[in-house]
Amino acid sequence: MIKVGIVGGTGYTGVELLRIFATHPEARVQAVTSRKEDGMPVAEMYPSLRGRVDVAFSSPDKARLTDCDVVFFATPHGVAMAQAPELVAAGVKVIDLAADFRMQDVAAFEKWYKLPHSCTDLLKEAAYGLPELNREAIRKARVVGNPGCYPTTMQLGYAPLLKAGVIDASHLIADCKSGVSGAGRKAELSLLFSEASDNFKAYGVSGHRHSPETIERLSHLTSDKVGLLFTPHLVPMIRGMHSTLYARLTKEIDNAALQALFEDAYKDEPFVDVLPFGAHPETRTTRASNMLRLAVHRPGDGDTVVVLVVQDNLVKGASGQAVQCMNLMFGLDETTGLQQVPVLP
Ligand SMILES: NC(=O)C1=CN([C@@H]2O[C@H](COP(=O)(O)OP(=O)(O)OC[C@H]3O[C@@H](n4cnc5c(N)ncnc54)[C@H](OP(=O)(O)O)[C@@H]3O)[C@@H](O)[C@H]2O)C=CC1
Ligand SMILES: CC(=O)N[C@@H](CCC(=O)OP(=O)(O)O)C(=O)O
Repeated sequence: MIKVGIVGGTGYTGVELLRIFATHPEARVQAVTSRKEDGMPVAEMYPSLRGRVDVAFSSPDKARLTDCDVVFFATPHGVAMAQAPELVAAGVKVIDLAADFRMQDVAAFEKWYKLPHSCTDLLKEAAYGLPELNREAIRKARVVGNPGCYPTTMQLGYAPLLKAGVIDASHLIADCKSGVSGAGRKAELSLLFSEASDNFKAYGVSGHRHSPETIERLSHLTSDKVGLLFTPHLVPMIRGMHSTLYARLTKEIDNAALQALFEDAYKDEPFVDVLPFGAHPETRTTRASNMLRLAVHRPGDGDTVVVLVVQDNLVKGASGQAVQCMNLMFGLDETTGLQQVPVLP
């Protein structure tokens, strides 16, 4: 059994990790932290886990994280980089759901996250945790930087087109929507029911920290310079993310060949479902599962390709992806504990 520690177990991605580990056959959560809920049984705070999770939260200073085999950080940016060196020195693998180990460009990290990076040595060896595009590095990694939720959809949607060299990489446009759980379980005015429900708005139009992350990673897939216009929106759903990705075709390619690029790229991927050409994926077809679904369109058979991508931001966009990485790091079948069927309606 893999001994798991979770730092930040009271938040949305933390409780999602607890839910996934409740049925993971090869791993057991032995420590889960909360600064405020020291001693509180997890199942008391989250009755959905009654009878399935029997640990209690403990304050981070009491949790014996160095006794774990792997520690997940489901915490704000900056927490993992402060604790990772001690854990790695003790032989513990680290998976950070925040951004501390995502970007190799330290200056860009410091600019966008407004934090000095205190752990650049480990950052250099960290693997970016998107298995479909970085599987071999994840298998060998001691530290994984799990991707942001929007960047997962943008990378998996654009990757087949960039690798095939059929689009203008310098002018990608990503119009993305997230459910409110994407902002975490914090008390904030804009996240109140009466503010976020029956409402729909864009944010971060002039710049969002997921742009530099996505551009850095997409640049590994093409020798062309990548340019990205990314606009996130908050939609009145709890879970779910829908990204509409646009790109200008630069090569003659028919629709069947376009579709084949995606089917070939993802034919062996357990968590990427390529729908028939022209389909309209719905967020609810991924809810509470690690599945990402996408569909390719070409309006009017013109020179713009549109890729629609949906996922559950808390699962493939965060905790499920992190467990997928853990499975790889420990030599397990990648799908272990991640076979949940989406909940519909
Ligand atoms: N929500 C989403 O869809 C996604 C989130 N992420 C990233 O995952 C991380 C967690 O997100 P999410 O679960 O939504 O966040 P939440 O705000 O819901 O939870 C944050 C958790 O971190 C704990 N925490 C806060 N500060 C500290 C600290 N200084 N030391 C230790 N623990 C701390 C809190 O627990 P307590 O106060 O009890 O100690 C809480 O359990 C974030 O970095 C987020 O950006 C990534 C992809 C998607
Ligand atoms: C709806 C919403 O607010 N979403 C968050 C993204 C969540 C996430 O994946 O971001 P990080 O891990 O990079 O913080 C946002 O736009 O800030």
